[in-house]
Amino acid sequence: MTGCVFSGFLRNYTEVWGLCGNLWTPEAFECKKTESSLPKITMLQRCVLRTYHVLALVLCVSAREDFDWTKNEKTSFYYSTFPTGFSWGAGSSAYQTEGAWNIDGKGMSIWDAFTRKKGKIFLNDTGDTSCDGYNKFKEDITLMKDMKLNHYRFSISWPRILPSGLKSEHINEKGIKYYEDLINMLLDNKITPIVILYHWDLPQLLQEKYGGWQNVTMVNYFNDFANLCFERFGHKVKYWMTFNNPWSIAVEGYETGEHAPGMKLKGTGAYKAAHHIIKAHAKVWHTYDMQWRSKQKGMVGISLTADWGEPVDITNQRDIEAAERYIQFYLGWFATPIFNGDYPQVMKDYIGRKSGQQGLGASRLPVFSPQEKSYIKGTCDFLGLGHFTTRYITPKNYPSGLGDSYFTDRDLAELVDPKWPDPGSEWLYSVPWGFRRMLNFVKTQYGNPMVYVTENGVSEKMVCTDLCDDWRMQYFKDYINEMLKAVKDGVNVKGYTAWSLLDNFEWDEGFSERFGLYYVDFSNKNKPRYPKASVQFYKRIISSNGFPNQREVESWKRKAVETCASSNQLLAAARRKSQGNQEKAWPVHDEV
Ligand SMILES: CCCCCCCCCCCCC/C=C/[C@@H](O)[C@@H](N)CO[C@@H]1O[C@H](CO)[C@H](O)[C@H](O)[C@H]1O
Repeated sequence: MTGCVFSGFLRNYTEVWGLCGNLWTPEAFECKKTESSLPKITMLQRCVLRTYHVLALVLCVSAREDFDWTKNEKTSFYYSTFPTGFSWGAGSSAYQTEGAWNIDGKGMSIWDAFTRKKGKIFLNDTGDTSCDGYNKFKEDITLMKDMKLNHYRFSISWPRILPSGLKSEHINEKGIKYYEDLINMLLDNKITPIVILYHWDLPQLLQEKYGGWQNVTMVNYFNDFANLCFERFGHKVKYWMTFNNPWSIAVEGYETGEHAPGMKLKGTGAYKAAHHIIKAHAKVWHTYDMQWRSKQKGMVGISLTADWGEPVDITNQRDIEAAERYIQFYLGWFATPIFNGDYPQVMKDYIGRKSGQQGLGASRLPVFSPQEKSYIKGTCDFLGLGHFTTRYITPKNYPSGLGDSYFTDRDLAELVDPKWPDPGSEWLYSVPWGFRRMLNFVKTQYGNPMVYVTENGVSEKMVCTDLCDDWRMQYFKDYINEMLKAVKDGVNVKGYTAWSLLDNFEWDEGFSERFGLYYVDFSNKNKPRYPKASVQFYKRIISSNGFPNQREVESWKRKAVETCASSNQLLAAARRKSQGNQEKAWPVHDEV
């Protein structure tokens, strides 16, 4: 370990702005970071940060030793292949990709409503049209086929098939038909559909009438929706997941309010939402188990996204405990009830104690009854795991004046190493070895469940139209290699999903952060797709089922970069042509 820097949630002011300059095609493009997305910190904050840098360096320097099997191999590359039958895929979600927000009878979702409020989304972007996946899914399946994907992970928009949210009110057959066509065409092309029932787009009417996931009635409404999906699509879909990344639904939707529905119920909202989500998940699993499993022979899991937390000083017990807390408040919050029957003890202890200190009669963390615990325990046929990044963790007490919140309940600070590459989103540093640790944690904590990696990838943080995405190839190469090491460790990983197939609507960041293997020209109403170099690179990983030998793997990047220069030219030419045809300038979010 070489030293780490306090970032908290203020961005490190020595931020590196990415790698586009190395692979520049000056003739075609210009690569800029917009002013408004730069971190804004005062001189006082800089001083505080500098003090933290020094403190953190002292802590980190004391932890030079490698200490275990995962760390000893963290820099070495492992040449080998995945077990036969390992499934390779790419992902999307309904709101981020489909567009067609009010077409063919679709109802409004909380994201349709949230993006209409000024100032919530970067540049006030919306997912109204996004990639137009609703109309272009056939073209997208051709891209998947070309990559030889084994599976495609996508979500069903609840309000597209139940416009008011309620099955008893109206079923939108046009919405059902869209998903039937998508599923049929995937299967015709030998691509397995892996379907998420809820990727954040709650019907708006359920938010307005009941307060969304703050209300326990969502459990039954969600179960009705899921049951309808099993009934209509279950003879073709064998891999279901109830929720995608419930941590974000709870924390960003009901605690910080950065995501829809934008509620800021600090210290209670996230816990309550999560409680109802866990109950809803369990109910849907039981519905499948009782009514559909014997006929349809599929599986139901949940997709949990979490970062890895590494102790700043691995010889310091308090750092070790803080890192454990970080993970338990993240992954364990959802995984422990589902695999082991109740919330992690450390969450019960910390939130209970703090609630007592605040003079509350009961913990802000809701309680499962004994019946609920046994009902929830074991409701997971496989675990979907989303993983992007890692933090160093050390204990930190927050003054009570800050008020109660999920973040202060944990009593910890998050740190990052300035040497970690951070080409994309502000929160996303490339730390491949954290992925292996996370997978091993899942194995030991939850009885080595079957795991499908449901999200892993990296974005471009700049307003940047370079298709030669060297940093993304490096990220995939290193993260997938750590997953391969985890398979060697005995973790039961069965499949991997690159996030994402296409650039798409990145929630509160609008279209300013691009995660796609394919570049989407959002400024063109036809939303054309262009392959980035990482498409070629990922294709080679898929066709080799891993990393067969050094000589071959080392040639992949070079070969991929050979093709992306021509894609860059194509895109530039298309834009010039389109610019010539239009008087209007490009939208600000996509300057060239
Ligand atoms: C006292 C302490 C102060 C606390 C300050 C609060 C600040 C909170 C900020 C939280 C930010 C978390 C950002 C992390 C996000 C990722 O885990 C999340 N984006 C992963 O979800 C998936 O991301 C994909 C790419 O971003 C994709 O968008 C997908 O749909 C998501 O499921």
